[in-house]
Amino acid sequence: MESILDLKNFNVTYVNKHKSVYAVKDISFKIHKGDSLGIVGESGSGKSTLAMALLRLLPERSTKISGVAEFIGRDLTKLSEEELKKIRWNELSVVFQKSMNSLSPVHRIGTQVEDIYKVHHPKATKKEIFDRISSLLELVNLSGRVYNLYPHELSGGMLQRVSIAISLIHNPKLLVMDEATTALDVVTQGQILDEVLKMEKDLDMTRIMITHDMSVVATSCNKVAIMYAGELMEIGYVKDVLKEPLHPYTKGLLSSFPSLKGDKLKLEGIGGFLPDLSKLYDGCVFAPRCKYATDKCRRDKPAKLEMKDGRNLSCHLYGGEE
Ligand SMILES: Nc1ncnc2c1ncn2[C@@H]1O[C@H](COP(=O)(O)OP(=O)(O)OP(=O)(O)O)[C@@H](O)[C@H]1O
Repeated sequence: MESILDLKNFNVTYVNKHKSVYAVKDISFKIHKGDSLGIVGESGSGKSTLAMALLRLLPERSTKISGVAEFIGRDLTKLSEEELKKIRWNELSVVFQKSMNSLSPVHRIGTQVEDIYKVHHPKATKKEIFDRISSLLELVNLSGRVYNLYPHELSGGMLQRVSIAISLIHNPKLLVMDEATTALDVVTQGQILDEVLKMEKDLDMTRIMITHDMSVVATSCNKVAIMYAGELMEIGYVKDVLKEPLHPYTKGLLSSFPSLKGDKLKLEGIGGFLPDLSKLYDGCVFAPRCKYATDKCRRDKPAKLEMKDGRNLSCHLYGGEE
């Protein structure tokens, strides 16, 4: 299977005058063509930092990135700004929660989308551009009427659909959605997710979905990565991880979400707080909040374990020595 993104020992540190914040630490995983990877973890666990660093959208002066991020054979961390410009939108695209706010209020939707299309297709004819944009609007279930409207004439859900349409304008190989549907009501969110799933099949696309919402992962992803304090706790197929979580943090996270089906269970949550990310810790970063933690967990970093179902895990409870 073709590898789309291969992260090896990827680190992101915010550096300012007074301190360093170790926001992403030693993350390694691989995703293949057609995968849809949900990245979950509580607020501040480094999900957005990871996505922004992959897209090289963080200011170089105040961030330090190390490790390898191989995107279809090219290391994103090593590309020049010129090379990145060619890849962004074209092959690697992103939709943020607030993407819709970047639309200009004084230009019609169609004109704005046309301008973006022309950046990579300067020689396209009027008809080509119109056809491409009309088909994109259709893909995200917006009527052709939207072409001539201004942003203030659309609802939040419609605007976010426009942002998704723009992100798909050049058929990217990898689409990163960072809380892209979080601000929308559940019905609109559900509709957009259904459309994204359909599009993915049509366009042969791979997706990374950053979210707080486990139900979004359950319904729209085949793989899930659980992050905590900048580190990867567990990654595997959704069908395995959600059914039988192994890492105590994953277990805690799952028991913090209510289930719509099945018996009413008491939501447990996880006691304590995220650690201070400006410090580096010995041992497992989750140990202070883990009810199973032993002296070994507090002392030694857990090894990265590969389980039988293709799952990767960082936890002393399942063995392994560094
Ligand atoms: N520019 C910055 N300078 C210093 N630290 C930062 C900066 N941006 C983010 N951080 C810190 O990096 C850590 C990770 O933040 P990040 O936004 O990536 O987490 P997240 O998991 O995406 O959170 P959320 O779900 O709330 O968006 C946090 O501790 C945050 O305070």
